[in-house]
Amino acid sequence: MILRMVRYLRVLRKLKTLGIVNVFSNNLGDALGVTPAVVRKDFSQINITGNKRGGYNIDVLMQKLEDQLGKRDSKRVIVAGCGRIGQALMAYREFPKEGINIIAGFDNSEAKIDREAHIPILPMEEMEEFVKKNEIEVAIISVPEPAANDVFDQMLQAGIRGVLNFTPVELKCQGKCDRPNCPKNCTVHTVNIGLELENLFYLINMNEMEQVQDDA
Ligand SMILES: NC(=O)c1ccc[n+]([C@@H]2O[C@H](COP(=O)([O-])OP(=O)(O)OC[C@H]3O[C@@H](n4cnc5c(N)ncnc54)[C@H](O)[C@@H]3O)[C@@H](O)[C@H]2O)c1
Repeated sequence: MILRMVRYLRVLRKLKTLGIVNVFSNNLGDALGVTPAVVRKDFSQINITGNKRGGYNIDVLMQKLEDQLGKRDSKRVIVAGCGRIGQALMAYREFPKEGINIIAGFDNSEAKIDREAHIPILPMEEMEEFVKKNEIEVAIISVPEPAANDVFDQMLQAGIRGVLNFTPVELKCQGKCDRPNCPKNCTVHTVNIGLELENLFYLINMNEMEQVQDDA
């Protein structure tokens, strides 16, 4: 449901830029691939009610969803490891439109440091102070595999509470790890495109096998 709320918000932002004022549950359901009943149930769970004729007012809906998701005006994020993946993320222009702002990158290679860049790339030694000073809660890790744990430790030390991990390393936390500095409140989400692709191939194979069985 939380993921759906994030997706509702994205759709609403787009509709708002098109000048649309009200939206109906079937519009949102179509956009998300769920039934209008699911949309209404999601909204009723967070005390949002529409009316049959006018639907939901987009501004009110966005405000309530943002309140519910605990969103600040902008969600500020840092990146550790400004190589191919890190810089691709930093260059992605759609994030600010979604309220996500990567405000700095950090790297341990002198060659990558660029304080004057639109999104500055700073030395790793400055990460902790930067995080504390700017009250950053979420960080992306896109360093090489061997550096992942060390960078994660530095993030925990700095007070980061949510990590999007691009490395293949399993970064344990949420109170389940044995790190001496574990704040027990850092959530890690790992992105593994290889696994996603393998899963797709598996599903295609399954579909083909089912097709062969149906044809037999
Ligand atoms: N999640 C996925 O599906 C997926 C796909 C491809 C790659 N990856 C992983 O993403 C990570 C980054 O890949 P890439 O191709 O961008 O690598 P890259 O080599 O292009 O970039 C890594 C960057 O990290 C910096 N770095 C190295 N050690 C560091 C440290 N201790 N602290 C801070 N910065 C450090 C390097 O200077 C470099 O700028 C790798 O772990 C890779 O395995 C994940």
